[in-house]
Amino acid sequence: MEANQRIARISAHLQPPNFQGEGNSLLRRDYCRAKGGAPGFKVAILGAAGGIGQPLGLLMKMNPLVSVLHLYDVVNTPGVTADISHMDTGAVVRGFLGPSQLESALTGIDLVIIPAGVPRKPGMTRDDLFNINAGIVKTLSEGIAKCCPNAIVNLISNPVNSTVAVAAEVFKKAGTYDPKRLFGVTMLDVVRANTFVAEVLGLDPREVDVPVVGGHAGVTILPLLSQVKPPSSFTVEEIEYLTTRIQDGGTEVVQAKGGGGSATLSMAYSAVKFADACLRGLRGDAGVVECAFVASEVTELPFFSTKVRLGRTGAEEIYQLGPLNEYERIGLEKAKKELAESIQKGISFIRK
Ligand SMILES: NC(=O)C1=CN([C@@H]2O[C@H](COP(=O)(O)OP(=O)(O)OC[C@H]3O[C@@H](n4cnc5c(N)ncnc54)[C@H](O)[C@@H]3O)[C@@H](O)[C@H]2O)C=CC1
Ligand SMILES: O=C([O-])CC(=O)C(=O)O
Repeated sequence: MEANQRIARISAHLQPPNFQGEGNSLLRRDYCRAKGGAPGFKVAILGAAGGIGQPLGLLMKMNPLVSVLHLYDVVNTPGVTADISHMDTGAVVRGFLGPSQLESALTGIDLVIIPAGVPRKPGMTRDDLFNINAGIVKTLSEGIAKCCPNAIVNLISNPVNSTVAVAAEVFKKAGTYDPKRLFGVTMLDVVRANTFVAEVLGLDPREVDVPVVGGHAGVTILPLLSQVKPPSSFTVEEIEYLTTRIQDGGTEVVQAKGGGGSATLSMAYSAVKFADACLRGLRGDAGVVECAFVASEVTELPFFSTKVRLGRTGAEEIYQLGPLNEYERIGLEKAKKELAESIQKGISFIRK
């Protein structure tokens, strides 16, 4: 390369990024790099400048399965994008700011991760976020239906028990709904359950697997301690302590942050764990199984979280609950009652 070409290339880096990119030779070149060589998937994060979005962007930029990473938000994406794009990992990063750039952010994307929306403050329930977040999820889902209808969607925005139904109804209206591709992310409940159970058992959390079924709020979060691996038995007190702590894990963080928001770092970790599983499934890896809130016939409810096998087409197999003990059967009935109302609230928001 001639010296003047090299300098032109470097100065292109120093210019403020062009977030639409069409007139920017640097971004065109980046796209060529991504298209021409690096195998991998194109991932968009919607809400990328937020408490979850930023560490999530950081971790997805480190994921070798990602070739292109689109960071969309209604604020602050220029700074976040400039910052993350300096990491010397393979994924090409592009930023998109505001509703006029949503379609560009979504075009050609394989996996959309949505942590957009307001978080809780102490004293609030996740359902208190519904009015604001359902509207945000509706708008973003409309964009997905238009620009990347075949993408896998990982929905983080609360209340997940309702927002998944909102997204499903938007996709149905648009004629693009594929129930195998829409996931409410409940991975943080599993991550917490593994951690808290490992503490009680005196094990490394990486050796522990706790299925957590139901939904993602209070009593709808149902850890199946009778199915913990490695097989373990718990006293009645331990079961009470663990179930309550797992169900209230989100509130524990909200209170500890004292008005500064809810879980962001453990959530970004969990979101990446789940997104990576989706990408491995898309790649065709065998035996990728995680818990997620999906369209399901495991109960009479239209959506329910259980273990799901992830594959090239999304949720390829939804596992049954397995044998439950009496404590879990009672918990399941409580979970289903609250879940039914939350799901209906999401459906009604679009059908009204
Ligand atoms: N599923 C789960 O396990 C968890 C879910 N959450 C939920 O994730 C959501 C985000 O939490 P945080 O990142 O802490 O909040 P945050 O307020 O720090 O970030 C949210 C981001 O969303 C952006 N945003 C707002 N409207 C948008 C729109 N229309 N399009 C794109 N971006 C938009 C904001 O500008 C902000 O940057 C909350 O609803 C929270 O309750 C949080 C933790 C765990
Ligand atoms: O509790 C909240 O509001 C955020 C959340 O969903 C969690 O941390 O599990």
